[in-house]
Amino acid sequence: MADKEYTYQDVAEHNTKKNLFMVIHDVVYDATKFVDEHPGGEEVLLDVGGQDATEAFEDVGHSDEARETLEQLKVGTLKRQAGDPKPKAPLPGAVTPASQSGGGMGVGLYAVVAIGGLIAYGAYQYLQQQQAAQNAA
Ligand code: HEM
Repeated sequence: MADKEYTYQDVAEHNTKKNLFMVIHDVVYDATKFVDEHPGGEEVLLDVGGQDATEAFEDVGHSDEARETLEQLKVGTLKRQAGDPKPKAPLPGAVTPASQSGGGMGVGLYAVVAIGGLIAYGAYQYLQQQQAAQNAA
């Protein structure tokens, strides 16, 4: 049974709580019986139901125990075809140790500093002019 080959289309048909397949590292798993037991909740599993969950699964940093459980859910392998969707990333709200924070702000921060500098320079010029005008008077 574990040698059965599924296309992505086959897997995509199993996307409900009562019939839940997912692909991790090109292996097809039937997570139907596991949904209620998943420590990470059923929602994240349903979200990747019938899809490639490799990235979502790996991003969480699942334990060896989780991988053993996974082994028991194996039903076959994925027969990749051109145009198949790519692995799906986890929900933005999911608890992931591999946090994606940091970076991002870089360009915005430079812009703020640059604009702040320009304003300060403008103010300086203005004050200089005022002083010069006062001195002239
Ligand atoms: C059938 C596939 C999966 C199995 C067998 C599985 C199994 C487990 C197990 C045993 C744990 C407990 C912690 C550990 O041992 O690592 C866990 C936690 C977790 N899983 Fe999964 N998992 C699966 C798929 C997924 C997917 C696709 C996601 C998507 C994001 C996910 C998200 C999580 C999260 C967020 C936790 C942490 C829960 C917490 O500590 O509060 N899991 N999973």
